[in-house]
Amino acid sequence: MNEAWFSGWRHVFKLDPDRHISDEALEAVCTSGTDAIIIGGSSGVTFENTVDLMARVRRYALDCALEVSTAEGAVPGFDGYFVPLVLNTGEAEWINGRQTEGLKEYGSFVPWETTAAQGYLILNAEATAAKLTGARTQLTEADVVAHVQMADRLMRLPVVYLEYSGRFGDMQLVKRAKAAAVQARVFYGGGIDGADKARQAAESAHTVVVGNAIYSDLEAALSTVAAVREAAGGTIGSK
Ligand SMILES: CC(C)=CCC/C(C)=C/CC/C(C)=C/CC/C(C)=C/CC/C(C)=C/CC/C(C)=C/CC/C(C)=C/COP(=O)(O)OP(=O)(O)O
Ligand SMILES: O=P(O)(O)OC[C@@H](O)CO
Ligand SMILES: [Mg+2]
Repeated sequence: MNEAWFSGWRHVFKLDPDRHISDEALEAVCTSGTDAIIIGGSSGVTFENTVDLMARVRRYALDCALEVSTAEGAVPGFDGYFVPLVLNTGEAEWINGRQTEGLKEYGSFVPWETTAAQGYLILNAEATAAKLTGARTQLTEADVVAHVQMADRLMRLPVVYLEYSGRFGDMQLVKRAKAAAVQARVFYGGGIDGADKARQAAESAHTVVVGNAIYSDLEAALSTVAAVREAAGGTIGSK
């Protein structure tokens, strides 16, 4: 299989178009040594706030991808696009409903070579995304492994995303998910508020995503870049 455009990413910062970030903080984030910026959020995402944030990140020389969470926020000009599908919901709207509606509108414009589906497993019941999508967050290890097999082996999704947004997750479960994935890259995000949790996450997943800490404690957020690098032994993109 060809290497995906995001296969070298070990550390990523996720910026929310619906939240304010100063120019100074944005510069620190974009020059931190992180592999990429993902722009995305589960609420309040519009065309205007997405374009605005993209233009500001574009001043810096690093990959910037959009995680498309609303059709309205589908903005051209990103280096790559992720389209989330929520695997652990019973509501088809979040598995393939909104996505196919979006494709009816924008399908002819999608840059397919740099667009990837993400199989989300949302595991924090308190996360906005869990409430929005009716995610079934109480999953056993067997449930998680079966969802990963479904996404990775049957659906051949290139990304499985273990999402604990707002809370640090169960790293044993994340390790099990990574062990079960054969071709998909396992992203982990949630509650990383400094170097120690970043290192644990880097030892458990392929790609570590840091979001809220950017807004609550920038210095701590920046410290996660080196922690992930060190845990990865300085390597980039190893499966
Ligand atoms: C014009 C052009 C070039 C288009 C290309 C873009 C493209 C590839 C379009 C595809 C077609 C399209 C428009 C599809 C629509 C996609 C869509 C609406 C999908 C639904 C996605 C989805 C399941 C959303 C639910 C929420 C979710 C899982 C969001 C993912 C991101 C996330 C969890 C962020 C964390 O949110 P946050 O707000 O930080 O949460 P906390 O409060 O917990 O911190
Ligand atoms: O905001 P946090 O909790 O760091 O989570 C990161 C990311 O997984 C959110 O989609
Ligand atoms: Mg958030």
